[in-house]
Amino acid sequence: MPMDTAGIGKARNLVTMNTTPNSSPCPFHSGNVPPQAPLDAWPPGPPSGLTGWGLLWRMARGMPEALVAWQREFGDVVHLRTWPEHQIVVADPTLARELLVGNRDKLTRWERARTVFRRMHGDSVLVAEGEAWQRKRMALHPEFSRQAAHSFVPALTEIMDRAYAAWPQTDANWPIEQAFTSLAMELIVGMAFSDGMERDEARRTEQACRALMAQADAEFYHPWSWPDWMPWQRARRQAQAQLDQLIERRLLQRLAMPLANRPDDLLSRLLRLHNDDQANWPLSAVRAECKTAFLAGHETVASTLTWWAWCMASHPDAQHAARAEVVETLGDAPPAASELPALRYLSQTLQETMRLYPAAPVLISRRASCPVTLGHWRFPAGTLFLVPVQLMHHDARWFPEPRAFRPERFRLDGDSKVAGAYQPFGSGPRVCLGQHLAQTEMTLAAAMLLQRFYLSVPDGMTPPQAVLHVTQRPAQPLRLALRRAP
Ligand code: HEM
Repeated sequence: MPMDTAGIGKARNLVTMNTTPNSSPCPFHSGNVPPQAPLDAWPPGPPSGLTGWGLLWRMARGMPEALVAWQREFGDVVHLRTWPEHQIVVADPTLARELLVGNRDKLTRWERARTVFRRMHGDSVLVAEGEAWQRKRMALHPEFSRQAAHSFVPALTEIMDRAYAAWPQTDANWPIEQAFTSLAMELIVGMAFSDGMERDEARRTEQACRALMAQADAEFYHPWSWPDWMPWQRARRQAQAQLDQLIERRLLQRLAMPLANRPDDLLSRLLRLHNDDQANWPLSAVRAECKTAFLAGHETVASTLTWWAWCMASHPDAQHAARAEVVETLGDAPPAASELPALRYLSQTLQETMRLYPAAPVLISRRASCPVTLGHWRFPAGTLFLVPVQLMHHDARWFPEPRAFRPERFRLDGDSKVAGAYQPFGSGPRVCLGQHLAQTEMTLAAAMLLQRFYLSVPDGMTPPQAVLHVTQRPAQPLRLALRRAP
């Protein structure tokens, strides 16, 4: 179930107050604050003791729960003093947008996240900064546009058709999470390499992606990373090697192929960048983007589809309405790209799933490279910001009855209107590069599933708990009852 944010309405409006009665004096940065800022005034926050490392420990044990508790006690802008850092949690939608969009040029990614991600991905667009990031992002933009994503529709529907054909007629306890994890892997392999994968290799790669994500999640809260050669880093080394080999083998095969014979997939598009501009796109950059596509694009899609299946199974009326729309729009034919916009209610079920279970609930963090003004607060250069997307998604002020699954809130006349309150893909210049790809994949997978199957909750099953490893997944592998549509 989503985190319990009921009751957070109590601690409110600290952001709009003119005084800062709970502001904490800062022993680390006094004198370092810009002139107009209330000197030594920080937003309220939990007591930090001598170092504040106890707060880090609390975050490492359960980040979402800690953030909910602090918001309840201190409001929408919370100061966490964890020596030598000042961290500001921004859970007010307007200020979150002001931060990520309005102050875009004053922010960089949190360098600890960059270090951890760089180790897994290499120097991809996810970890690059400044001009290097701008160059990569601009070059990659056309390859990740909505149009480019739609060009994959025929290949994706073929993969899904094959995958669903192998699902059983009926199963009272079908391992749907595993099935969607494998499907998401086939989809990303298909889009990246126009290729399939042996079942064993697919399983090993899925496990490698998850192991690397879990490792990354643990490392975020440590001030250092153990070097790879340490004996206890073996699992990490093996997971990394699995992913590296997968990409290297396909890269070498593709390089040996004449240009004219190369399929039009992500790898060929990245190699075109390499051919056109080898200085900025060496092969190491191509490898890094492939890794990012896998690591950012597999786990997020797999977990969202898993939660969507749970929402559909546990809300038969919504499932019925979504299927009726799919059948009316598509019959039993595979969806074409041009038909996707007509699947409005189905898209709303996916949007509502991402509201309740955002794949990256607390991933968005930024470092101020110069002073930043947010509302009436002024923060010095060096301040670290965290935008807890899930907290905003579960807030009754922006989403009435926040724990209810109500896809219709995303209708044009629905009730989710506060800019910045809904951002499963982030916002501002570093908004998810793969969002069109993800939306296309997920809409197709959902539509094609509803054409073929009914989902329901197995007898006696209790709602799954979410656990966080960068993305969030059910604590126990999700199984649902499955029945093939007549
Ligand atoms: C349900 C699916 C997905 C979700 C919820 C999601 C979410 C996010 C979020 C929240 C960010 C922004 C992080 C920040 O602002 O710091 C992000 C960035 C990114 N995502 Fe996704 N993502 C998804 C799928 C994908 C896919 C399929 C790909 C590529 C194949 C992808 C590639 C990226 C990349 C490259 C970035 C970094 C962009 C940059 O820094 O310029 N994502 N994603």
